Amino acid sequence: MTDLAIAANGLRKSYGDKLVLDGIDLAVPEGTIFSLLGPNGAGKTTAVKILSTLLPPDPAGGSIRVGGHDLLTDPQAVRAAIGVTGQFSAVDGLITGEENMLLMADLHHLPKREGRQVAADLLERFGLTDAARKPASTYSGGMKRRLDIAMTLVGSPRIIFLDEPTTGLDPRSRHSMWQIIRELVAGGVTVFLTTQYLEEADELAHRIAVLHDGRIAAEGTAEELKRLVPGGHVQLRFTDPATYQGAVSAFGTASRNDETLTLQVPSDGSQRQLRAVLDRLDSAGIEADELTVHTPDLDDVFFALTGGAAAVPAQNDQPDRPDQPKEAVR
Ligand SMILES: Nc1ncnc2c1ncn2[C@@H]1O[C@H](COP(=O)(O)OP(=O)(O)OP(=O)(O)O)[C@@H](O)[C@H]1O
Repeated sequence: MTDLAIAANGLRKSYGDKLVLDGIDLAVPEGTIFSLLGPNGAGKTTAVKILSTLLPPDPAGGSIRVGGHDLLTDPQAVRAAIGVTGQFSAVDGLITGEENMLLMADLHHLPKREGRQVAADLLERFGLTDAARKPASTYSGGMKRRLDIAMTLVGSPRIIFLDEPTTGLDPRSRHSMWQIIRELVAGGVTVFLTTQYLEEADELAHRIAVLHDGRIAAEGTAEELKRLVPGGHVQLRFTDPATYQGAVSAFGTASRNDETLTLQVPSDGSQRQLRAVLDRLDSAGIEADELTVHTPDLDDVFFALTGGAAAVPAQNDQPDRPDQPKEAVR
């Protein structure tokens, strides 16, 4: 079995009589990106705070291991293995980027010379060398986030918690953050990512868990999650009306558009179902002019799982999303 960077069983947390996490299980293999998705207030930040030792779980909860260490009996060892960048940045705007880095080096008790070297290397890696001597308050949002992550890396953490790292960033800065996250993982770091952007989880995460009503409503790869909701289909387009009519006869149950000469055959996007469509075309001696596979996107999954909660904006906000009746999965 792959070693787990994070293993939680029955993680519970209440604030007073408000139950936020109702015994969730998490298993994050080393060197992977795990994304926790959920609407506002679902408990994502609470989970990050608990896993990073900033908040105690409820005593009745199960075992939690982070970086191979027991969170309750060995929180110091957990802290030594992790880095956290939250929604509220650790960057001090009154001092320069370089001074922020050197402060972190001091906190990690690095010898002066090594601290300066590590700071310079990380500032370089995150494209902040030119701005290093300027007060961090003059940095753009993207530069501050990069500095924040660079500061987290001073301690060489093996596991990094990124709580909504791209919220409020413009598309270019968001893409540059994605690149940074990919490079971290390529270097063996494990990333626990919370995000409001479904596209972000889709882009980055090896596995995604959707948090809803205190529980994990579904977990899997982006592709596995997309297969949980209806809406996938293979679209066949024709230019010749006679061929189109032949296809209509061959695919009795497909929905049809006689004007555009297209057929939509329900499909989960799997290889097996795609082959069945191709086999049926072949045996009817029909060749489509265009064949495209449409799988539901993570938005569909999210809305299905969280009962249509409109709290999570997609990357390109979709305020006019039509109400689509969707089945809850679990
Ligand atoms: N210290 C606290 N005391 C009482 N309730 C709290 C506290 N912190 C969080 N909560 C509540 O717990 C729930 C989960 O909050 P949390 O911040 O973990 O959600 P989230 O999924 O991170 O939300 P967001 O996407 O808005 O950041 C919310 O209803 C919140 O109001």
